Amino acid sequence: MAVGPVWAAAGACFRGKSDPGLAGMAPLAGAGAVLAGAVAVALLSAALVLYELPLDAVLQRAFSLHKAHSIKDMENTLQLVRNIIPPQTSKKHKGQDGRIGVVGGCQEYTGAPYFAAISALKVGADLSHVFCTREAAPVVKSYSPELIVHPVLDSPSAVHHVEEWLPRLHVLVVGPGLGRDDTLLENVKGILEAAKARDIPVVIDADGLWLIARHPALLQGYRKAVLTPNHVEFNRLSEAVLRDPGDGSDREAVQRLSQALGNVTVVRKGERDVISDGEQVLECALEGSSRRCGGQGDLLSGALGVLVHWALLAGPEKTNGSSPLLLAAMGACSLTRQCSHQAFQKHGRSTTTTDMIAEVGPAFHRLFET
Ligand SMILES: NC(=O)C1=CN([C@@H]2O[C@H](COP(=O)(O)OP(=O)(O)OC[C@H]3O[C@@H](n4cnc5c(N)ncnc54)[C@H](OP(=O)(O)O)[C@@H]3O)[C@@H](O)[C@H]2O)[C@@H](O)CC1
Ligand SMILES: Nc1ncnc2c1ncn2[C@@H]1O[C@H](COP(=O)(O)OP(=O)(O)OP(=O)(O)O)[C@@H](O)[C@H]1O
Ligand SMILES: [Mg+2]
Repeated sequence: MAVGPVWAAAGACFRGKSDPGLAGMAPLAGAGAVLAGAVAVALLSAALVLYELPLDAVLQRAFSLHKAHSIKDMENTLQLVRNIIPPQTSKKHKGQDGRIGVVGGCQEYTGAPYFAAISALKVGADLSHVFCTREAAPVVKSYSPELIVHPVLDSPSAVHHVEEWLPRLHVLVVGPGLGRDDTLLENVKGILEAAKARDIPVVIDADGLWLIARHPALLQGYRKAVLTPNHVEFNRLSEAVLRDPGDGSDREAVQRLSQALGNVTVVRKGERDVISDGEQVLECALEGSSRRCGGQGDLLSGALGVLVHWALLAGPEKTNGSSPLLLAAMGACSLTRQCSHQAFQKHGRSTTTTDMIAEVGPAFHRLFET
């Protein structure tokens, strides 16, 4: 569907009913053209022709619910996300666009590390590794021949095994399907220390966040860490780190947690995703779906792993001085919600995370390549 010009020029609020409504992707500083009224009307007309939407609905979404400046801010932010995506050229070798390691996968949970690792590949990483327990490995391998699976996490020399791979990895995603076994968590502590010692960025999700709630010092002040808590995980972390999380808006709560952890980036997932590095706060409320099947957060964490690598590689001229990790987080949240939206359009109630993963390519293209 030819949505490019409408989207690129005017923001997704002008898009039709099979497309996302964007709201609350507020604000990153940056320049951008203010839409002239006449141009907006012309684009709205184009949207109407393309999607046969009632005029009222388009106007309400475009102007009543979302102020013009927030559309502009959102467009500016997504433009910066687009800037960090490395060009695809014939000059690159395998691995350059990302070698991601997922630390997780145990007897109970094999889907979560698979979702994270395959999502990283689908976003554009070249190689995706899973470091899981011995029992989980053949199961995870059997889901996909594209994943490289290491059955080491419950071994007494787990840290050593993973350390051997660290020089060849760009980012670690720690936690999907890890479980809460004390021996495993102890190994993951060692792996995190080793990653930090090599300055390797880490995305911490799921049971990785359980570990951080018990040992916040593990990541204190590590600026290359992104935490991706859901509602329950966020509350658990806040209780552990702040003791008295206090009152206040979601935005303040996320900013406070980030600050208390020494400005690690926090992505609080929910009806709106709130993202902060302790200094800035962004929100992503791109329309996803009302489907809440398990695994969507795993998709997000794997996608984020790749985007973190790309954002850190891009350099300040591409990010316009904005925090690379904030941009990466905004990219991953937008992408996950867009996948959810597109999958739900096709599958409705029966949508599962596998359906969302099938949408990663088209959703990425629609958000970032048109
Ligand atoms: N296919 C797989 O292999 C998958 C494996 N996964 C892996 O599972 C492991 C545990 O992760 P987890 O997220 O299920 O955490 P956990 O602390 O057990 O919380 C569960 C309870 O918290 C609640 N709750 C949750 N969200 C809430 C909300 N927004 N708002 C309010 N309440 C909310 C809710 O409680 P209830 O409604 O039952 O009272 C729910 O039952 C981890 O390794 C993860 O990666 C998943 O990734 C999925 C796919
Ligand atoms: N109420 C909601 N409305 C719309 N989108 C939501 C809602 N809650 C979560 N999401 C989106 O779903 C995705 C996953 O968030 P969620 O809170 O389900 O993570 P999670 O619980 O860690 O998932 P997982 O099952 O993988 O562990 C995110 O992109 C988030 O924006
Ligand atoms: Mg989760």
